[in-house]
Amino acid sequence: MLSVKNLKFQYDSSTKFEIPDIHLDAGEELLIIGKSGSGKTTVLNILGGLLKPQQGEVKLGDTILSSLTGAKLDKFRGKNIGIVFQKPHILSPLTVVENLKLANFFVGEKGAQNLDLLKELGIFDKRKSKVTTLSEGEAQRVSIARALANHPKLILADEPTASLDDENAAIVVKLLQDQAKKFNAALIIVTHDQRVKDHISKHIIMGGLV
Ligand SMILES: Nc1ncnc2c1ncn2[C@@H]1O[C@H](COP(=O)(O)OP(=O)(O)OP(=O)(O)O)[C@@H](O)[C@H]1O
Repeated sequence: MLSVKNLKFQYDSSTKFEIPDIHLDAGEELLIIGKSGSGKTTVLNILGGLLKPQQGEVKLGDTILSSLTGAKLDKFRGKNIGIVFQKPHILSPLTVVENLKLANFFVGEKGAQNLDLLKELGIFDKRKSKVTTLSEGEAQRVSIARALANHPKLILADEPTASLDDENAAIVVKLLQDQAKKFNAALIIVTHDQRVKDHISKHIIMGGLV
């Protein structure tokens, strides 16, 4: 389902990354673990089609991401890849539901299951609230809901547990796992947080700059 081969990426001559090959089936989970600055966010952006590698390919289903550009890439990404960013990427002037609807709108989905999703993530009661009025934890769950709103085949989460205590870290990982299972999506969590290893056994380690 997801196949990542021979990836090489560099921002400039002093920041080069070699990225391990990845093969994940639908419904599988993977942890990419590495210390700060090792390139975890860079990898996540490549897997999510937000950065193009200088070498190698990321293939999701039958589609090689780097073969798409512009609006086609945006649409493919919006439909098939859900990214939970390290800092919630949600639009603050909008309500919770409007944020999900916007994600649906970009790919021509109706979002029939948005309210169910908000219930499962425990933020249904906040559906009409502007996101500026939410707590950090609630905003993070909206960010997860938004990433899942189009039932992506691949879910990517960047440091989803970084600022959470043990109990809430476990809850957020379980939310991501449950949602991934429900839609038979592949889940990749990128983190420096060793605690996540207790929940996801398959992992690769980012070695940092080469
Ligand atoms: N746009 C950029 N241009 C040049 N260098 C960059 C750029 N973005 C990141 N880097 C550098 O690439 C390296 C890896 O950054 P990245 O954010 O991928 O690491 P990370 O493992 O996610 O770190 P953290 O855990 O601290 O978020 C760092 O040395 C960073 O300074």
